[in-house]
Amino acid sequence: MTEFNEKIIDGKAFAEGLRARIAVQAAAFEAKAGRKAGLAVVLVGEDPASQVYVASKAKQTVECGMESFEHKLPADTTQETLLALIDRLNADDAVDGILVQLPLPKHLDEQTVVERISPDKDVDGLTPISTGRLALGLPGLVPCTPLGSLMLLKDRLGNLSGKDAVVIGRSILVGKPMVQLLLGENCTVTVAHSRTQNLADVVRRADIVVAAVGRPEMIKGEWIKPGATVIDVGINRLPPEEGKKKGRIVGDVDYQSAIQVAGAITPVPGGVGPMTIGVLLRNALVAAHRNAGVELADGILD
Ligand SMILES: Nc1nc(=O)c2c([nH]1)NC[C@@H]1CN(c3ccc(C(=O)N[C@@H](CCC(=O)O)C(=O)O)cc3)C=[N+]21
Repeated sequence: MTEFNEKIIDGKAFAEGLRARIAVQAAAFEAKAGRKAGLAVVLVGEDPASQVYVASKAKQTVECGMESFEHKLPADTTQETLLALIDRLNADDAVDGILVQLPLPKHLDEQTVVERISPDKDVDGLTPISTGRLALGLPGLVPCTPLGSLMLLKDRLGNLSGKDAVVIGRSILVGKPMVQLLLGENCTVTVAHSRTQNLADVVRRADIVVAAVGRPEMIKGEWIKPGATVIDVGINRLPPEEGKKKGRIVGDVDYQSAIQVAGAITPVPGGVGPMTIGVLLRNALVAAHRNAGVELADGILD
């Protein structure tokens, strides 16, 4: 357990609060629409870590008063079978959101699969329509991890306008949408990645550091501007220590050195991870309202 420290941004607690608000709105939705909001999660293959995440998503979906549809397909599922399932889920009025757990096994074409998801049900915000809407500043479904990270930033810092933000990583799932969200908040945004030169100097300029590189403890405390806010998106499992079965989970930031310098920092676990699932449920409920033509008060789930 992490000790109490005002620098720590408690994503787990924030996500619990978000889920409580979601549960209230999910019950109101059910009363108005005459059905529960529904989220379908598709998992192809038997990756143990993915199975844990999917089980946790399903449990939290039900706890929030929404319906969970789990589809577990064998690792050798064909592209045709997977696309046919997505077509069925697209056509199913009980399903408001569809999440296909990534990465998919190598023989499947991820892009084609994601593009098959109806943009109205794209709770991951990964279809070209959702991505385009985000880039244009239009309303739409936004990827869960970046939106959860932004919620934590706004909760801690209030107005982000004019702040220097560095996003380390340019993935479709996290880095790129994070850039769009921070731009939308009028931050000055720098995108750093594996080819960036003098990464330490780039990071040192930033009031806000979002680390999403997928390399354990890569970002060091000495790189961080004193007082900066650090959002650690990484979830990396280290190799087990002597006599242990499982290795520790660490972020992309060297937490012990970074917390000495930062003004605020998200821990791993207990930071961004729980927010990702919280926002997934939020996106499913937002989609449910749109799909059923039921109104949802602005900002009530932000
Ligand atoms: N289409 C798609 N969308 C995703 O959002 C997606 C995905 N595929 N594939 C896999 C990754 C992984 N992911 C996590 C979500 C929550 C935690 C989480 O809640 N972690 C906890 C517990 C960590 C632990 O102890 O295992 C924490 O950080 O505190 C972790 C990982 C979503 N993903």
